Amino acid sequence: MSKPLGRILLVDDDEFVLLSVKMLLEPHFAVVKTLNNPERIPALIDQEGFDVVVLDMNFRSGDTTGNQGRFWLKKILSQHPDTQVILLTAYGDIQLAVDSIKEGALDFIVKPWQNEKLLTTVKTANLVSQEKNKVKQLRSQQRSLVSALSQKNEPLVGTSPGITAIRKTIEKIAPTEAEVLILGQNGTGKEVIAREIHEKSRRAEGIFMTVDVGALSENLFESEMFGHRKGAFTDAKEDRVGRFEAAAGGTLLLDEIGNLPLSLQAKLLTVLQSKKVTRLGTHEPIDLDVRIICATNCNLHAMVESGKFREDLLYRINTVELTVPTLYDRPEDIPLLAQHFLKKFAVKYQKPYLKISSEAQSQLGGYRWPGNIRELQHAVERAVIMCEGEALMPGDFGSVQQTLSGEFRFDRLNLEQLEAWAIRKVIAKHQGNVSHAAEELGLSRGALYRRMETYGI
Ligand SMILES: Nc1ncnc2c1ncn2[C@@H]1O[C@H](COP(=O)(O)OP(=O)(O)OP(=O)(O)O)[C@@H](O)[C@H]1O
Repeated sequence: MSKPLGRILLVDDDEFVLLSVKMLLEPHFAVVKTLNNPERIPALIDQEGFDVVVLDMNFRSGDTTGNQGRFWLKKILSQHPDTQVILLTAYGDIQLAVDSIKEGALDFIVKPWQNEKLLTTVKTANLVSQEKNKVKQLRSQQRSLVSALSQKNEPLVGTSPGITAIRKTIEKIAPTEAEVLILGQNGTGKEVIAREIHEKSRRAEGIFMTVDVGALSENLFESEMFGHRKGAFTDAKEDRVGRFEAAAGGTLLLDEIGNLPLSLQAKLLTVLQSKKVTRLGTHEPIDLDVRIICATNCNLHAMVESGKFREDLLYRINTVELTVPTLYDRPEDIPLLAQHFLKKFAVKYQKPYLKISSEAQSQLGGYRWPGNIRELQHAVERAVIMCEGEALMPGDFGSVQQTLSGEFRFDRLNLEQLEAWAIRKVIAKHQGNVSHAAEELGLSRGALYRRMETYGI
């Protein structure tokens, strides 16, 4: 049997009433709490969140005006308008109870109550609350999904050995549920590769969602990733579905994972290990049904050595590790990518006749591309906009053009640049395998990692 849903709060100054109603309701709901002092209602709802409050109308002995009940009813509804309130009223208070319904109470029960009637009324109120919650969650999920769906899927362009090796790895790992860590400089196409893995996986029909976890503040991280129940903290005005839940059935890319502070690394590790996530303000863990892919431009292995990244988290996320080569290390792909972007922007700017001149082509091949494919894409877009003829000329590429020739001519490189270049080349040759690269370079793994960190590789 599935666990009953519903959090019920009983408020009455009569301990006998509290005890007997609690015993009646307890088998039917997840939580039944009692309170004999109404002053504590707001704080308790803030802290724990309730679906239904069963509220006495009179608290001081001898007071039969019902004003206290109405006061607390208003207070509850002003702070938590979705909470369902049922009033407990004495026989003579019925007119008062009817007036309270106009003020927002869902129903009332006359003392002495019939157990059957009380139980049915609370069950109905709980159902109303659950349905309202569901609608809110769906709305919040819909917001995440709409933003994920509006991201376009770029094809993985490239025939260089580096990209060919990555394609082969994708074919092998996509059908599995293995955790993948994608390493590489900014703009090298880590997200494109993550999408490709998703598209080729059995989750392809599900959603692909990206979260820049490095950009989330400590406070935001938990509510954004795990979700929260209304009232879980001051700004939690309504229930919210976290990204782990919103991406259920699909793939979640945790981008910039290297920028996650150590305290949040611990929280993420707990979720990944338990494969469960608990919304803030709740105690009900939800099973994770997402494939996690992580990406970063940081050297996580070097960060582990310097104590900035948890080793246990690294080994949890890197069952398979892919290192995406820089554009500089796959010059064969530059003409293909340039053509790909030309096609895209020629349509966008209604210049379908445009070509790339051979002069521009060879200049593009000689540039260093520190911003990688993203920079190439922007350069081509600019050139398409600026071009007045039928072919893109070096002059159309603006600031890129000024450094196009010569930037990676060896006679302009100093010793450090030469060393960085050699390290990049050898790592790309060994498809990101640092041990093999270190061996070829005649360095220990540690020494190579230190140099990689120095050069931002
Ligand atoms: N192989 C590729 N084929 C076509 N377009 C690509 C390829 N790789 C990257 N791009 C394009 O280059 C841009 C940058 O790619 P992407 O966002 O995947 O890089 P990234 O490595 O995730 O960057 P960052 O580290 O800054 O998040 C995107 O517009 C993407 O569509």
